[in-house]
Amino acid sequence: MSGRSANDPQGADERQYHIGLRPGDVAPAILLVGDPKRAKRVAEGFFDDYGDPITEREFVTYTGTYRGMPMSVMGTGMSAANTEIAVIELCQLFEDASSVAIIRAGSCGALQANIGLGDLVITQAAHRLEETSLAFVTPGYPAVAHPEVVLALAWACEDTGAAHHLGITATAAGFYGAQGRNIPGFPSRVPAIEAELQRMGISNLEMEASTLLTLSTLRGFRAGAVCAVYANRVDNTFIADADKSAAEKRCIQAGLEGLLKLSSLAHARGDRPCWHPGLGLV
Ligand SMILES: O=P(O)(O)O[C@H]1O[C@H](CO)[C@@H](O)[C@H]1O
Ligand SMILES: O=c1cc[nH]c(=O)[nH]1
Repeated sequence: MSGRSANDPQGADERQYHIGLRPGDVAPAILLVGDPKRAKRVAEGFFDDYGDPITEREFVTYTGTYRGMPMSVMGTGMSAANTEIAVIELCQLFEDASSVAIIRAGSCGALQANIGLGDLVITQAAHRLEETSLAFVTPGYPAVAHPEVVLALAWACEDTGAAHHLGITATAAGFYGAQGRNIPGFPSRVPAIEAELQRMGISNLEMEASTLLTLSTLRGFRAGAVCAVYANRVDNTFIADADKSAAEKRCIQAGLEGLLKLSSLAHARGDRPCWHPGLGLV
């Protein structure tokens, strides 16, 4: 007998079962990335300093500081299912969820002709095409980014000179069939999804944002997403390997700067429900 609960199988030392972290291991400002190697690139290329990574299964977490502010970056692997585990277990590490801010810095496919390869898309809200969030909320429930996170990310993109767009993101349950891609031998059952999402004015497609945003509203932490455009589905183009690293760097920078700016908005807001321009900045 291990003494663990089947419902919540964290260890006696409060180490979370899948992500391998204990309270105190992470900062409340967290960047979530799909690619575990991107997490390493964030720590090595952007943090002032950081400790040894904590790795469990495909989840890898680095904690350090970015421009003096304590931050963590976690590579979650791909998918809504992985995101659900990462977010729920991360939240278990904090008594006060309102102190937590999570920004996803990912990659995506653009659905509109004016969104170029390498541009950034800031998610205002997400269309829940994945199934994971259905285990928590009804189908019509909105997956919305926190307004301060949207502002902070737009501000960060302005400051860093990154071409960016604000829009609605569609979060799919997979990369191929679920995003209407047709690979020989694997015809998508929903090949019209791309045209339908375009017609609805949706900006981009990826695989994690709506899960993060749904869970953030349920639990009461601030969250948002910014993604670099790797594919454009309108003209069927994919970013060149030579341009991918720069696009990823712009996205990471926007996410990290966004977390910094979010903290100054929160400081100026104090106990009020939301920052507004009359509050100025600290
Ligand atoms: O680059 P990341 O963050 O993994 O995000 C996108 O890339 C993966 C698909 O290639 C999916 O996880 C999708 O959401
Ligand atoms: O088209 C794309 C590109 C990156 N990530 C996705 O999920 N879709």
